[in-house]
Amino acid sequence: MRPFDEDAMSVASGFSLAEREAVYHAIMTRRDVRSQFLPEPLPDDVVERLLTAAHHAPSVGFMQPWNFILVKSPTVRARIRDAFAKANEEAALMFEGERRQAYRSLKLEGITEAPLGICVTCDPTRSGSVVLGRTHNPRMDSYSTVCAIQNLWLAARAEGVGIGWVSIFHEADLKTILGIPEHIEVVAWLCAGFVDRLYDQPELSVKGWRQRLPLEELVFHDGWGRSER
Ligand SMILES: Cc1cc2c(cc1C)N(C[C@H](O)[C@H](O)[C@H](O)COP(=O)(O)O)c1[nH]c(=O)[nH]c(=O)c1N2
Repeated sequence: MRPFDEDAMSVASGFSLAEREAVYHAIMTRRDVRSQFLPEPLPDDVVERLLTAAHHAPSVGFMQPWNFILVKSPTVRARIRDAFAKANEEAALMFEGERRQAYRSLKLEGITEAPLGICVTCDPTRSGSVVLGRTHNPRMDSYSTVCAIQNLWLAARAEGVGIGWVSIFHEADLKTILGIPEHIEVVAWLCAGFVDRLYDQPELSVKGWRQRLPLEELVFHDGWGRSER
């Protein structure tokens, strides 16, 4: 018996410099988009490539727990926008004083402006009750779904498609509007549409809400809190 099935394993051939740069370029310039969406619909082939990128994400036990509900209907998106507005008002009241004012000044969604909404869900029952790799942490299926979202987000960057993740909802409202079964988890509402410009830095950073932390403060060596190498 051969040690590897050579038909099933391709050789790691390496990336050219330009390909390597392209990967980092997508990562560094990806943005969360709220207000720069162009109204034209996304062509089906573009959407299919984004979903294929998502579907090639890693997943615990290869369970692929995700589903993607594509929402073009303006009526449905208006209902989603109403659900956001309700939750966003509750969120504003959780901040005090000037911070509340600042919060209210932020635009935190583009649900009706973006021509496509993608509700990404996670089905914890997708491959039975005992899942390889999820046996001691049930959240691994949600984490896998987030990996799919990040794949989609990076592929979208390369396609000139902006993505905005909106999470200011009561999950129950989204489930009611979209008819999602009780046992399915809603992981994300993504606003998707072409963009012709993007912020250079996170919009929250540009607007003074919060700045990127220095990486060196986040890296420990050989144990929590140890900054010495
Ligand atoms: C899980 C999760 C949930 C949300 C977000 C992101 C993620 C990962 N983000 C986007 C977030 O604000 C943004 O990623 C950061 O501010 C960094 O900016 P860039 O993504 O680098 O542009 C986000 N943005 C927003 O305007 N409304 C929202 O409800 C959310 N929710």
